[in-house]
Amino acid sequence: MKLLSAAQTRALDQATIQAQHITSADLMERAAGAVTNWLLDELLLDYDTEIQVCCGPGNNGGDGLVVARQLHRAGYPVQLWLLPAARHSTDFTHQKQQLPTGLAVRQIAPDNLPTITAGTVVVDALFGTGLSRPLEGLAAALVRHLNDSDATVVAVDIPSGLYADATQPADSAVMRATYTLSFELPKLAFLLPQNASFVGDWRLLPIGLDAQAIQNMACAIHFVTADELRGRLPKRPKFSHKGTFGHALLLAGSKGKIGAAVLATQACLRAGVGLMTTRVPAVGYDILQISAPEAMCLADPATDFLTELPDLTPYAAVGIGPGLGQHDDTRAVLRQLLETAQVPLIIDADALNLLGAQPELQQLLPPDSLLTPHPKEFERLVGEPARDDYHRLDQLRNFAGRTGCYCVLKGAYTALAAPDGALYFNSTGNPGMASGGSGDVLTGLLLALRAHQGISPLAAALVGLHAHGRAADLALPHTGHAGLLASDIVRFIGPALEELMDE
Ligand SMILES: NC(=O)C1=CN([C@@H]2O[C@H](COP(=O)(O)OP(=O)(O)OC[C@H]3O[C@@H](n4cnc5c(N)ncnc54)[C@H](OP(=O)(O)O)[C@@H]3O)[C@@H](O)[C@H]2O)[C@@H](O)CC1
Ligand SMILES: Nc1ncnc2c1ncn2[C@@H]1O[C@H](COP(=O)(O)OP(=O)(O)O)[C@@H](O)[C@H]1O
Ligand SMILES: [K+]
Repeated sequence: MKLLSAAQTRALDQATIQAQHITSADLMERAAGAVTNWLLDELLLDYDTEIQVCCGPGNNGGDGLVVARQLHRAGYPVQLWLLPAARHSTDFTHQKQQLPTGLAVRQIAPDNLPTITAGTVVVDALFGTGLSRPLEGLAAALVRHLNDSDATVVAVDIPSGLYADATQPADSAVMRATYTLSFELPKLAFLLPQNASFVGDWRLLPIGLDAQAIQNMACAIHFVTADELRGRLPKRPKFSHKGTFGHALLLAGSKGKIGAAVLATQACLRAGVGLMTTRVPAVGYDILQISAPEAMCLADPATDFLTELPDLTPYAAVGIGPGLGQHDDTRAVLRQLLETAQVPLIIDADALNLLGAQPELQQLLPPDSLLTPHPKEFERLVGEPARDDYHRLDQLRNFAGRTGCYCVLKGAYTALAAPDGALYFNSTGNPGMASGGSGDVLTGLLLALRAHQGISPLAAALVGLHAHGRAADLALPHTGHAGLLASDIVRFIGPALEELMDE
């Protein structure tokens, strides 16, 4: 799915109206109808629920007017509130004229704000994608009034006051929605941790926006769904053998962190690699052989950390990082790997920290390498804290462009920046993954996919990120959020990948 800017959303609106020979009022009727249906079918409004619909002066307010009309006609006790404004959109004015006479119109004023009681549902139709500046005055007072209440707030399209694709000034008033109902496509703002308390639970409501127009829209930011990935992972041919799926090498572990090497190894095996060799310091040899008997193990001459790079000739891809530690000798192994590797590299955890501590090593990164930092590792990598989540995404895209590598930013909606500037957000996963070891599993999974010759670097990264979160989602009913361990993710990698395979 494309994540369109506010201007593109307006253009799509117009393209739909032209392509489908409808009026903007028809489209508004559809949009509002989808909101009304969601309120009735998903929120399960009953006839006793007090519903306050708050409308601004533009088309977002127009949507609110139609929702109020539809709910009123269906017999629900709606109270309709309008924000005074110097100008109103044409469609707002049109919809206001369609209001049934029995539906009272109340003007919002400093001394006349909606009264919220227990169970009140507020429909926030003040401002949508046409927001042009931070809220102030009466609009800000209303939003603060509602934020201080216990109302269930359902935001139409986007919480009022929230910019769709930029950070609003600090301390500006933004609605804290319980639910946000976005038309057809999500907005970039929904995917960023800084906006979680405004956006609440977000849902997409299809309203028949023109598919061809969406396809024609130039857009470098994507929210990746299972539908878009299905078929990107080749089915295993009948006469395949272990040589078909590549031989992966993992460099991982140090004393006390051999578990990271074990988890990444198990994940790589479960992701279908043909052959797997894991290089660990000598202290990890027995542990690895026992916990991952399908993998071969190469012990380093040193006991507690890696000091030597093995011969890379047999391997189709190399992963480095989980549990590695940051010893000087290990840094020399990383340098040697970067200087000599002729195959795809996956770089994670302490290998990223070593790259952050010695930025000159970053110039050695082979193009198309895949780096998998979480935000703190990413900050160390680029050597500069981000001002906010948007700035961090800019840093991510710059890093990918500068190095020619694919760079991940792990989180609830993990982002992937490609060297060509495109940005992809993963759509799977759950907060049960927020515990040690989940990232090590991702490294192993991605390593297997990069060792596979039949998958492009981009497809490997997208399929890997998706399957990682999906495996955790499949594990969830068996474990619950608190009980979800990294090893549970490993167990469901197979089924998660199977869902994406060619028929
Ligand atoms: N595209 C789609 O898919 C569909 C879109 N639809 C709906 O249309 C919505 C977009 O509508 P929209 O463009 O009319 O903008 P909207 O958000 O109502 O605000 C504009 C008004 O607010 C004003 N204003 C702005 N900022 C302000 C501020 N801080 N403080 C005070 N005033 C401020 C601004 O005035 P001005 O900036 O000119 O002073 C203008 O009057 C979209 O979110 C969705 O709900 C559906 O109906 C159909 C499908
Ligand atoms: N709230 C969340 N929702 C979805 N995925 C999450 C969430 N928290 C963490 N994850 C995922 O779990 C993994 C954690 O990786 P990382 O921080 O490297 O952990 P570790 O180093 O302990 O293995 C990442 O892939 C991240 O996207
Ligand atoms: K809104």
